[in-house]
Amino acid sequence: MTPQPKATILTADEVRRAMTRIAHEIVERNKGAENLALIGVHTRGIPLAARLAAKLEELEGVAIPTGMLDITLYRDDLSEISHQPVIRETHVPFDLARRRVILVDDVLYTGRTVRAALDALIDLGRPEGIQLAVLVDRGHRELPIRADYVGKNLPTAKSELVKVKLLETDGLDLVELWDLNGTADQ
Ligand SMILES: O=P(O)(O)OC[C@H]1O[C@H](OP(=O)(O)OP(=O)(O)O)[C@H](O)[C@@H]1O
Ligand SMILES: O=c1cc[nH]c(=O)[nH]1
Repeated sequence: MTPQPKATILTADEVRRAMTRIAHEIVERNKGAENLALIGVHTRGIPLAARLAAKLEELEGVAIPTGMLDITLYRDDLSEISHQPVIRETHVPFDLARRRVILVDDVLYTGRTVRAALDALIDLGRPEGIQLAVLVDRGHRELPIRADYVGKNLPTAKSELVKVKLLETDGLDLVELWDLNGTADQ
């Protein structure tokens, strides 16, 4: 069985519009962009956070501090995945105190990555609050976690995979739904 793409979920234009809408919702909910910070979760949360920062600066004229978070050491399955996990860069070059932090990721599924991200973040400081923005919420939560800003709510089966491709990491913007069961190889 080979995994097969079965549908396009978001085109490049739709990704752009979803991120623009989320930026507007962030401004609305926070009554502006003062004291916000954006933190992208590896891998694709990082370019998405940068896009939101650019959009918020365009909308509100405020430069938003932006950071990146690697959650590997905080995973609840760390002991099962590898003896030598690959650790990527965590870079949060500002004080979290009195900031409302918006965590950014591409896909929200079980919620375990976000749980780990919350622990990683709180080890770095005590923000005034933490909100969550995701491009796609595909359901199947295993923890009591929800997103504050969602580009696209997509009911899925567990046998499916949401593949987010971004210009910065993959050369194009596209969100696809894949069937992990695929079709029988000939
Ligand atoms: O809600 P969850 O079940 O935790 O799933 C969501 C996470 O899964 C993907 O990351 P992945 O672990 O594939 O790493 P990557 O983004 O670095 O490819 C995605 O980017 C989210 O971070
Ligand atoms: O479908 C999924 C589930 C977790 N992470 C993804 O990137 N896609």
